[in-house]
Amino acid sequence: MPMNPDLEKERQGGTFDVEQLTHILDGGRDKTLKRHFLEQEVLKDPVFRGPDTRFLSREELFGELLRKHVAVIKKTQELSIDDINEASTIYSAAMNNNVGPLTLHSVAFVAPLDLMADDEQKKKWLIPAKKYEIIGCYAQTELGHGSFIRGLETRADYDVNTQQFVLNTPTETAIKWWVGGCVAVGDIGPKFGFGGVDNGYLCLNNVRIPRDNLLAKTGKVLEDGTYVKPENPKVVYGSMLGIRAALPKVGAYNLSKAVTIAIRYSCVRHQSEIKPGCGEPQVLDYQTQQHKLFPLLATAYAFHTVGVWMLDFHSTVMNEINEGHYHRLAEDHVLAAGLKAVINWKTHEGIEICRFSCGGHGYSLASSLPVIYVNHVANSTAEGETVILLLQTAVYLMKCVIDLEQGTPLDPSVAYLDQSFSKSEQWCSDVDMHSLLKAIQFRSKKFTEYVSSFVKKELMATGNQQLAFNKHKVILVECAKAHTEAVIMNAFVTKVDEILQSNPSVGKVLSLLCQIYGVTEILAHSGDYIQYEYLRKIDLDNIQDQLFKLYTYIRPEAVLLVDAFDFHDEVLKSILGRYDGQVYENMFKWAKASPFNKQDQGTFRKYIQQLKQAKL
Ligand SMILES: CCCCC/C=C/C(=O)SCCNC(=O)CCNC(=O)[C@H](O)C(C)(C)COP(=O)(O)OP(=O)(O)OC[C@H]1O[C@@H](n2cnc3c(N)ncnc32)[C@H](O)[C@@H]1OP(=O)(O)O
Ligand SMILES: Cc1cc2nc3c(=O)[nH]c(=O)nc-3n(C[C@H](O)[C@H](O)[C@H](O)COP(=O)(O)OP(=O)(O)OC[C@H]3O[C@@H](n4cnc5c(N)ncnc54)[C@H](O)[C@@H]3O)c2cc1C
Repeated sequence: MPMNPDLEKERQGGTFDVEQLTHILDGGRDKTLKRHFLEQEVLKDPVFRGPDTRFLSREELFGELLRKHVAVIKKTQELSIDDINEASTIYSAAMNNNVGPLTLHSVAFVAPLDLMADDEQKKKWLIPAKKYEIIGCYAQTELGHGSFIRGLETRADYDVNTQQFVLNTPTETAIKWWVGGCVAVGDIGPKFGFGGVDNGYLCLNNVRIPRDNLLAKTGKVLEDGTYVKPENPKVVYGSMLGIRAALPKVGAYNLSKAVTIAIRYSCVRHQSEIKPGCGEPQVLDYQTQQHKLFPLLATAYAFHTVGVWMLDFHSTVMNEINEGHYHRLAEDHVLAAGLKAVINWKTHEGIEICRFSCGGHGYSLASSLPVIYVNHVANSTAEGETVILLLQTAVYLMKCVIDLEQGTPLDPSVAYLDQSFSKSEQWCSDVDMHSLLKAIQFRSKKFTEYVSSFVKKELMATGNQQLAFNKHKVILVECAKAHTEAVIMNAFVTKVDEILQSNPSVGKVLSLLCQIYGVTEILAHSGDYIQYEYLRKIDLDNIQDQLFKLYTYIRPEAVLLVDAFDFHDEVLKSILGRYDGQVYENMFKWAKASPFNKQDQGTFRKYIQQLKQAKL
């Protein structure tokens, strides 16, 4: 199909090599080539062809996705793929923006086995689980409790005579609920999204399991029932850490898809007039459309950068723990908690903004933006609700203040809290990304000190830490967000600095995005900078002007920057986001193919007939 002339023109501009940026995003040219190979392995294989999942009922969707997910597993085994990113490539190429029914098995059943099973148990369960010879799920949440793990009611009573645990969900609120991939007792019913996952309920009534089913690499129960605590009790929470550490990159992936769709469509869509008689401009030429999308484009790159960094950091810490060193578990936990919470929340807001930016067609499943949204938004609740996780990060920051007072060294990701920040010199109109980073770190430091002063005062008054925290939860959450933004901006600036050395033209365009991210973040909290006397009104006015100027620099690069995400049309599955920009013709073709247009109109006639008989 010929290229839409608008997109063709957009691709003649630009100041950097798109392919080189794709290689950087993939982690190198070889990884891009391998990703292309794996995508083609899926896209050319007829087993992965099937009905357009956007037209399917819940039951049909589950069946089709289970069929495809099994085919994904077979393809992954056939190609002997064990790299998580390569396995994800095969999965994403097949799933058309859906979540597969067996996702929980790999992310929430295999991972804890890997982390907490001893060698014997690994042989017995981990090896067959990795081969899908046994299928598992993660049944922690109950009808009455999800966030508050210590409030869970399920019982596991040890029967010393039979060396068994007797499992019971003694109350209705103890019924296991939301259990993904729980094909046993029952499905919890239709949901907002996640149609491909059978989140189930599980009632336990004197279910007996052998003593050695308790994963025993960390804690264990001896024959006489004595519980031997793990060296570090917090490692028991480790099974939730793996998914949380991976979710920032998942957020980046989903936001990159949404931004690709919205920016390509905004170049194809002409609407209204700027100068009468001069034709309708591309909607991306409106400053308001740029103000919606360019900060999100910058955010997608920022989230990708910090998502890759978080996964590397987490795998380093897990290797240290496997060797018995727990000293970085706390930092890993709070980084994963803060980044998972902030990134997934801002991502679902961003996907919605992308949908709105596409007008009516964004509301059609033809855009796939609704599908990407309803499946992504679960990530702000699942695997740790946003506020719950931010409070974890906030409590850690309060401890950092005490550590600072006591002269205890801080973890590297919070070292800036010990830095002194001079007030900004007059910020002229092109503030660089390093100055923006300093400002964001300054705000986080001041906010942490401010919140800590309130908590300390409360603690003095009540002597109860939980009460003190509970009285200031709103500002504790804001404090955790401010710190997480400092972590994100630091990762983005560090990566862009590195790329400026290796590939100046790519680095330059990314530094513009980094400035857009930093300026947007500062303007979103401008009151704090005035209150802390770090910036003046003139500085904020200057960076507001800078932001609009940055949009003019990014405008000619925008399509190339989303092309660099390199989503194959079949992976993006969006008519608005097609690489060739041939939207209207394919929208009409897609609509005509809808089964709704095929069903006979007997229903319509049957009821409308009644109206006619009613002699209106
Ligand atoms: C692709 C998407 C798939 C989606 C599939 C979804 C699956 C699920 O949703 S599975 C269920 C997920 N559920 C949760 O995430 C529950 C969230 N709640 C909790 O994690 C806990 O209730 C809590 C952490 C919020 C509270 O724990 P609690 O023991 O009641 O009290 P503390 O806050 O004092 O924590 C004790 C201690 O442990 C440290 N810690 C907490 N979590 C972790 C962790 N994951 N890793 C390491 N360390 C952890 C915490 O920092 C405290 O340390 P100290 O302050 O040093 O005592
Ligand atoms: C798509 C999806 C898939 C899931 N898959 C699984 C799975 O496979 N296995 C599994 O075990 N679970 C699963 N879950 C459950 C999920 O882990 C829980 O829903 C999540 O942990 C939130 O807990 P909750 O539902 O009890 O929310 P609640 O904690 O009841 O949250 C309700 C409100 O209370 C607030 N709140 C609660 N406690 C506090 C506090 N201490 N301070 C301040 N505010 C508070 C929250 O911020 C929130 O606004 C899934 C959930 C979803 C949506």
